[in-house]
Parts: sequence; structure tokens; C-alpha cells
Amino acid sequence: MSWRTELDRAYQDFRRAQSHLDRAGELIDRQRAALPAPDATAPAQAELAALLTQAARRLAPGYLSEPLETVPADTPMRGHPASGTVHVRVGTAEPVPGVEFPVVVPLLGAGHLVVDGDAADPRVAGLLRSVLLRSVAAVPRLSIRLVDGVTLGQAFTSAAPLVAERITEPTATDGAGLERVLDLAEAHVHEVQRGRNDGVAAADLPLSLVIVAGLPPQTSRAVRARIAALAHAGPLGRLHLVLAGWRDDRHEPAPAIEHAAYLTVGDDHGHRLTRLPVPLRLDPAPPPQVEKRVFGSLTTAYRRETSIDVADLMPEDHWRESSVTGLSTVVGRDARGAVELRLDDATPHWLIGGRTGGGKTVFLLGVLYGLAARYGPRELALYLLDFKEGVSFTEFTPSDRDPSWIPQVRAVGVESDREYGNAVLLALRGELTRRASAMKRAGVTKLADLRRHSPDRSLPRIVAVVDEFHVLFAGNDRLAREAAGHLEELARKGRSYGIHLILASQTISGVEALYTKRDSIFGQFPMRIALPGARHVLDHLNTAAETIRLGQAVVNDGGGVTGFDRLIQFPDVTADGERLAGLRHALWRLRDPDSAPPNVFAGYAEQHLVEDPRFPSLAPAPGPGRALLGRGVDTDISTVSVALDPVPGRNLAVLGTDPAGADVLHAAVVGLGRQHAPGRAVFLLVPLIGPASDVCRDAADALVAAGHKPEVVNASDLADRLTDLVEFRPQPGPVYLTVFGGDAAGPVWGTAGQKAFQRLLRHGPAHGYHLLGWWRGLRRFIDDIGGGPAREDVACLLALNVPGGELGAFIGNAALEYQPRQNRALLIDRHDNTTKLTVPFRRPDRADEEPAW
Ligand SMILES: Nc1ncnc2c1ncn2[C@@H]1O[C@H](COP(=O)(O)OP(=O)(O)OP(=O)(O)O)[C@@H](O)[C@H]1O
Repeated sequence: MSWRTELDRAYQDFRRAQSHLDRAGELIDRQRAALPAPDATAPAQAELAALLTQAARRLAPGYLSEPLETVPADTPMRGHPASGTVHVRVGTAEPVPGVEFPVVVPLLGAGHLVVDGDAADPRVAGLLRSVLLRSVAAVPRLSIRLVDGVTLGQAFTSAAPLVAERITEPTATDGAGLERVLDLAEAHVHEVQRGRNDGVAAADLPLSLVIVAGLPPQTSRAVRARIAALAHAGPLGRLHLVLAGWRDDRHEPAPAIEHAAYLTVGDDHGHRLTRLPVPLRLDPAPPPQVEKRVFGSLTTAYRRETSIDVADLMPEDHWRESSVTGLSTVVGRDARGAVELRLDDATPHWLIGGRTGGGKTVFLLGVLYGLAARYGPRELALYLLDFKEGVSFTEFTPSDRDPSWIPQVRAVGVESDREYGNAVLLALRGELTRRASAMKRAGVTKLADLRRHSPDRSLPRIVAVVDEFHVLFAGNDRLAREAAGHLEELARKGRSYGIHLILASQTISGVEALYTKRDSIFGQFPMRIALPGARHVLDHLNTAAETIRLGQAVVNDGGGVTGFDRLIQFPDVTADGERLAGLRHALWRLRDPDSAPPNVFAGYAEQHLVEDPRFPSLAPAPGPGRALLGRGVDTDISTVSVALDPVPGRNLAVLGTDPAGADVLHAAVVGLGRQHAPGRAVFLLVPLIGPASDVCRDAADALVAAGHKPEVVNASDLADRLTDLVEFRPQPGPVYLTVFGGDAAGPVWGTAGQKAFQRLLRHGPAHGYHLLGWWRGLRRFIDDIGGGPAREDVACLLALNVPGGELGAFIGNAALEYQPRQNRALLIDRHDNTTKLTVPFRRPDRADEEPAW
């Protein structure tokens, strides 16, 4: 190419470039004209955003609004005041690029947050996690309930430590779970309303947050209406909702949620909050390490706060309280602090339920020690009955190891018989009647007035505790009917006379038994205490006790209906045995030195003659003696004896194969030996069966030691001796013919011996000749005495293991009820027309091995 051509081309390029440049300049000028003038308000916007950020921080300090990715680890937790409005951050508004501020909504103490999207949208799930974390981290004693009907609980998996520590329950994921959460939320609102009515300060009322990540499929219109109603009552009821997935469905619009901020989820920068005219960005999910840290320190704090020990139940000083208007004691604590329950006009009786191992005994011990520490014996008397195997109340009674007792305790039954229970209840009815007539005489209608009227009269409030009370109703027999009658009377009238019942049962049937009694005594028990596994003491619609664990109880003073529940923690008082022993000793030292220890009936215990309170005072005296046979199953554990007066029929037959029969005879003759001066009574001892010969020898030795000259009669001499005896020659005192194993007499005494025996039975007592005999078989005994018609000759029968029916048939009383059992006997005295359940005396030093019962 020539240089000219090259020059032309360069010139063309230059012209083209020039025209591009001109064009560009033109375009820039044009463009510049279209651009707005530089923004003079930019600094003001930045300043406003900074002000809004500050305001948000002030409204929602610390965890409530700090960005969670950068929140310092030492940010104070749960420092927010428990009353007032709590604002929680939900996102960031960015009205113009580069200008942003946090968005907080008034939630706790104010209202609710409603989100149209649900947790299936990860942005919503993140927001909910953030709101949850911010709320629990900032607000003390906030109860949380979680529902996730759209992602099977996944929205809240990070809250697992709270669930594990039972700070909150597992996330509800279905319709039933949602309804349960609503039940609890409604109960919460009622509780708060009651608290307000009682004048409890707002800060002391519980606060609850329910977060719904999405409703379960097919949530009914009724359930949605319940949610809307809760929202309506929420702010006053200190219940707040974060409700995600709340939107119209195909068939009907979602009910309006009052007091709520509505958040509409749009595209990434287009979320909208009611009344905020700018779009916002939702808060992301908190970083997992922040969740771990916050939830971890919450559970530690919770553990520390809810731990409670026996000292928390006790007053500072002992015996300072007056029971004039009722009794009251701390039984545990809840979110509001110490929980005190009362036995008074409003809650005169308590009903306690708990599965076996649910902590019933521990709870009762806490109550009893708490009462005993507050009220002295002039203010409080305790009657304690336990029908199960165990040693629940033995620590209130003196023992070889520890001679102390709780001075307010009047009677204790451990492994009690139903008869003992009835005896105690009957005695309490007697006291009720006495108080009623004293009040009538004094012209007063209240126990408090009677106490003022008769200051010298001892009128403590009486608390009768019956553990496993359903045993009283077992059998549906006479005893059961009597027990129901006693309980009904005490439950109905006790309130006015200062007599209170605390009934505890582990079984539903126990409670049902009470429920089905006449006119339902149940209604007399407004105070219900449900331990784990004891839903049955609450109303059948009340599920509050379903998920509680050992050491917790639902206390309900509204007869068990929903809305009156308080969830409490109570301590394991048995874990600190030393402290309890210290308390017991302190109370014991405070007692009146003349006061008597409680009567203790231990169902399993054997009774021994030498330990009988009457034994030491037995002394020779003229006149007939009494055969001491055992201890009564009654409130005084009285000595059971029969008088051997010179009156026809005063003979005693002990019946049954139980080897205790020989021991009873032993006790009878040893006791009689102490009631007659040497030489002033004749003792004939007849061992007819091998196993009884040792016992017979022991009895003879004891009589010899008392100065008597007992005669041991061999089987072969029996007939002659009987023939001689029925001459009824005058003697220096009574004659006691004691036969061990009379059922073996048939082959040895022949017809003459038997005739003489029957004559002795019929005519002997009038002459001071008495039979004390043990027959192992009732049938043989009947034959030996000469058949049924001769039964009048033996007025006193002590039946061991003889079936009640046979016994009834023999004595001609078809209504006789007796269930033979180990270590028990029934004394029938036909002259007094009485029967008495008895623990027969055993020889303490007998050989351990004895034939099976
Ligand atoms: N508040 C508590 N905290 C921790 N452990 C407890 C608490 N209460 C009871 N326990 C423990 O639970 C166990 C059972 O308690 P308890 O004997 O009171 O149950 P119960 O309901 O009376 O059972 P049962 O009817 O079978 O006698 C005990 O080992 C006790 O230490």
C-alpha cells in the first residue's frame, strides 16, 4: 500500500474517532441532565438510620436485637425485666441502598407476631429460630411451647437441650399435639387471670410464648378459632404467639389475630411488616455455636434455679404458727417461687395421686415435716396411716436406734390392717362429735371461736394422712362400707371442726373407689396433687400431669379442672436424712416432757406379752384372773384379754393350726401366774402334741419361777385327772386346765375322759375351774365339746387360721366376717357379744423354724 493510501485511511479513522467522541460527549451531557442532582438528604438518612438503630437497641437490648453472628459471648442473659414490653428483632430494613436499621416488634408483654409463610420456607424457619433464641436468652422464667406441623419439628431441632432439660416439651407436630399446647396455653391464661384477681404483681405472673412454625395439615376451623381467641386474651393473659403459616386457605380466610404485627414474606428484599412502609430482610437463623452456647447456659441456670432442698420447705423458727384459721406449709416451688398449700376452709382436704415410685411418700414426708416444724402440738395433731408394705411413717416414731419422735404424732399405722384404719377413723369421728357438742354448748359455730372460748382446752387441728387409702375399700365388704362411712363423715364435716384428710393413692381404682362412694366424697377434696403417673386425680380433661417427671407435681386447688394447675418442683427430703433427723430431734426436745410417744401399730410386728404395758403391773390379787391373749388392732393397741370369772361358759378355746396357738396359751398362763399369789391358783398343763411340749415346759418353768407348783399331766393320765377334777373339790383359788393340742385327746381320754371333760366345761367355771385349750381343728373341737349345742360352754374363742364361714356357722352368726391371715386372730366373746381383731402374743424366744402357717 502507498503512503498516500495509508494517510487517507488514518484520516478516516481519526474522523470516525472524533465523531464517536463527540457522540459520547453528547450522550454524557444528555445523561447527566437526566440524573438527579446529588442527594442533599443522604446524610440525614444515614443519621435517621443510626437513630433508629439506637432506638431499636434501647428497646431491644442485648440478645433481643444484636446481630446473632456477632453477638459477644458475654452479653448478659435473662436480664430483661419480667414486666413491660419486650421487643424482639425480626430483620433489617434497608430503605435505600447502604442505609439500614434493625426492625424490632413488640412481642412479650404486648402482642403477637403473625407470618404468612411457614417454616417450610427456610427464611421463615431461620427467623423463628432467631426469635426463639432471642426471647429465651433475654427474658427470665419464660415458658416456651413449640409447634411445627409442617417440617415434623425440624424447625426447632436446635432447641433439643431445652427439651432434654424439660424447660420446654418436645415440639408438637400433629393436630393432637397442637390441641394439647392450646389446652396448656388456655390453662396458662386462666392461671394468670386468677393471679391478677388475687392481686399478684404482673412481674410475678408467669409469661408464656407459643411459637407455631406452621399448622398441621387439616387444622380445623375450630382450632383456628381457639388460636384466635387465645390471641385475643393473650396480652392480658401474658401469653404471646408467634404464628407462622397463618394464611387463608382455599376454603376460608384465616381468622384475624388481634394485637399482632403481620409479616408478609415476599421475594428476598420484599418482606413487609404491617405499618412499616419499607421492605425488610428477615433475620437469618442463628449460628449453631451461638444456639449451643445460649441454650447450654440456660439449662445450667435452670437446673440451679429449680433445685430445691429440704431447707426450702422449713420455717426459720419452730412452732411459731397458729392454726386458728388453718394450716399452711411450703411444699415446693414453681416459677414464681415458694409454693405454700393450705388446709383450711377453702381446701380442707387433699387428694394425692402418683404411680408407685412417683414420689408420693417423699412428698408426704415433706408436708409432714413442714407442718410439724411450723405448728406445735397444741396447734396440730397428726394421725398417719399407711396401708402398703414399707416404712413410710416409722421415722416419726421411737425405735431402739433413735428414741425420738415427732411430738404432734398421735398414732401411726404402718402396714396397717383395714381394721386399724377404721379404728383410727372412728376415733376421729368421735373427736369430731366431741368438738361439735362442745361448740354447741359454747354457742359458737367456728373452731376458732371455740378455741377463744375455751383457751385451756386442747383443740389442735387434726390432720389424718392415709397413704394407699384404696386398701380401705378393698373387698367391698362391711369394713369397706364402714371406711366409706367414716371418710364421708370426716370429709363432709371435718372442715368445720378442724379435722383434715390427706388421702393418697397410687391406683386409679383407689380414686374411683372414692368416686363411686355415696354422693361422691370426691367433691370434698378441692385440692388435688398429681405426681407422675397420676392423671386420675385431676379432671379427666386435664392432661397437665401427663408429662411431669419425678420431683415435679401438678397442684390444683380447683378440684382438678384445667386452669387451676401449678407445676411445682419438690425436693427429695429423704436425700438428706441427717438434716431430717436433726429436725426431728430438735422438735422432740421442744416437746412437753410429760407427753406420750405416739401409738404405733406396725402390722408386720409380732406382739410379746413381756412388752405389753399391762404386764409389769400384773400382781397377785384375790378373785378371778384375766387371760392376756394379745394386742388389739385398735387406736390404743389395747391389751386383749378375757376375764375368767366364776360364771358358766368362761372357758377359752384357741382354734386353728397356726402354731401361734401354743404361744397364746403360754402367754395366758404366764399372765395368770402373775395375778395369783403362789398357792392361790392351780395350774394343770397338758401337752398332747409333740410340737407343743416345749411351749408347755416353758410355761411350767415360768409358773415355777413365779412361785407356783404347776402340774404337767401326761396324755395317759388325762382321763383319770379329768374324772377327779369334776368332783369340783374346793380349792385355794381358781383351777386352770391348759390343754396344748386338744384335738389329739380323742384317742387318749376315752369316753369317760370326754364325758368328764364336757362336764368340766359346763359346770367348772361356776366352781372356778376353767379350760384354756388349743385345738388345731374346729371340727374336732366341736366333737370334743359335745357338738354345736354345747358351744355355750365355751364363751371365749380365739380363732387363728379358721375360715370365717366355718366360724360363723359354729357360733350361729352367718354375718361374721373374718379373713384369717398371718399374725392375726379373732377373739369372740359370746358373753359380751363382741369380736376383736387381735395380734396374738408370740413367745419372743421361740425357735425360728416352725411349721408353715
Ligand atoms: N423430689 C424428688 N427428687 C428426686 N428424687 C425423688 C423425689 N421424690 C422421690 N424421689 C425418689 O423416687 C423414689 C421413689 O419415691 P417414693 O418412695 O416417695 O415413691 P412412692 O410414690 O411413695 O412409691 P411407692 O408407692 O412405691 O412407695 C425414691 O428413691 C426417691 O428418692
